[in-house]
Amino acid sequence: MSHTALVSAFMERTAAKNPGEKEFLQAVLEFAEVIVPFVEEHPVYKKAKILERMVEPERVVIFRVPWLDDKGEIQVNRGFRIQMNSAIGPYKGGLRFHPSVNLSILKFLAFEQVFKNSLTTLPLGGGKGGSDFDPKGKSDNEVMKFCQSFMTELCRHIGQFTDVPAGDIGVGAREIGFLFGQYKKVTNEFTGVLTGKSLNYGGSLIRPEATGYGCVYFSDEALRHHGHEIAGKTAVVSGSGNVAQFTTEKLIELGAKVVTVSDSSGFVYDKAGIDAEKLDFIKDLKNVRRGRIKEYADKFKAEFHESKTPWGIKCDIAYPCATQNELDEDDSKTLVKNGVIGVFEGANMPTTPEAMHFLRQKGVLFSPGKASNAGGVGTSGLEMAQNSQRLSWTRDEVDYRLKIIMKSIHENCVNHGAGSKIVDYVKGANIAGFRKVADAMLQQGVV
Ligand SMILES: NC(=O)C1=CN([C@@H]2O[C@H](COP(=O)(O)OP(=O)(O)OC[C@H]3O[C@@H](n4cnc5c(N)ncnc54)[C@H](OP(=O)(O)O)[C@@H]3O)[C@@H](O)[C@H]2O)C=CC1
Ligand SMILES: O=C(O)CCC(=O)C(=O)O
Repeated sequence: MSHTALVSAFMERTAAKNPGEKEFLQAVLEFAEVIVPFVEEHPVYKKAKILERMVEPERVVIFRVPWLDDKGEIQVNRGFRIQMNSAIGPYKGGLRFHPSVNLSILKFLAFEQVFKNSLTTLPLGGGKGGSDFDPKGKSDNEVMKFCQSFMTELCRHIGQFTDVPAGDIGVGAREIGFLFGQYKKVTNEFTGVLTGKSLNYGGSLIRPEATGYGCVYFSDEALRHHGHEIAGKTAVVSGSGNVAQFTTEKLIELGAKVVTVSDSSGFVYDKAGIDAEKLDFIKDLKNVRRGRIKEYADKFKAEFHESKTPWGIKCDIAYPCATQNELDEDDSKTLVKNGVIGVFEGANMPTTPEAMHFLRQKGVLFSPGKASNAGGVGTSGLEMAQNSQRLSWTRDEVDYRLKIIMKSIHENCVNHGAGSKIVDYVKGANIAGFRKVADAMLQQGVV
């Protein structure tokens, strides 16, 4: 059978077992397109049915989350934790609170997390969780009530040696604080069971910055490897949350001009470029006042494009940092027409498969999130190490280690994805991420 036929057959079996899970199947397909041919060349993995085992979560927990809102009314949400693969370490991955959350989205995130965590070089398995709870428009008291109810159930399934959640969309320092407080109260244990904690109770310096900084460090490696540099480039960034803020910060520091940020209501185009002072405004707007990005356009006389994504703005480098499938085929064509050199995913799976194929076919440097956004979970791994040592490393120490992690992910991608003209980062990241997990699974037997 041809590789294409083998991939189709594998996807048919996977789809039959996971009906309607379109995001999960999308993530598996991206992986299978690279790994099915690789497994054909390495029959040891085929015989052990490694791929078939990898697409089956080790455990899925789904639970009811009842809580009382400020009016005294009962609200009911659904909670999830997907414990995908623990071959190389305890399950590790964020929690997402967003109304769109469902089993398919969390399974895609958990699946990608397994290979991302493997790439970090640290002993971290893969998981993901969350809820369809929407923190937007809720009071601090309501968010706390929800987090307490969520953790009252979740705490039975996690632990510092079992499963260590962190933040993701809708889960930042505030939510992690409430979740940690409840875990401690219910279990009567003070352990590093969550990462992304505040510095006051065991958090790590640089963890808030790590996903965005790491993404820019990775893109810096990729650009330099191909004879370019960040300084002087025009960058388009989507999102204005954690990842977008610190991607923007590092890009500015390295001499790029960042001209856009966005949220789910639209994007702002600031021709003059976002500087440190304007970025401080965004951080306050999004992290403290929890307002809409249009306020940036009003304050700094920038353009606001309602209900639009920023990919039509001419740029050299693009960083999708908001959410899955936010950059489609038409966007990729516009980016190429406008001369883009590189697209570096800060978010998880922000690029649709068609867009990804088009960009790669046109010779654009393209890094999948599992490689370029791995700095966040990598630094979570560093937070776990500090918690175990009962020590706090300096900012420079953590930043130095983050740079080493991103450099080594880049090298690993080059080793497994070197092409005649440019590095195929999708191939490189998937093979490198797969091998470590697959070999550990082989060594541990049929479990
Ligand atoms: N935080 C981390 O350490 C890591 C995060 N990631 C990934 O990065 C991405 C962003 O996460 P993070 O910055 O932490 O999350 P935040 O909640 O801090 O920010 C999310 C941003 O994306 C926007 N957004 C969310 N959903 C949509 C949507 N459906 N359409 C348009 N915009 C949307 C939000 O706008 P609005 O406020 O209007 O909803 C907001 O600007 C996600 O894909 C996440 O999985 C990956 C690795 C680590
Ligand atoms: O820091 C972590 O544990 C998880 C980060 C995350 O959710 C991700 O990498 O997508």
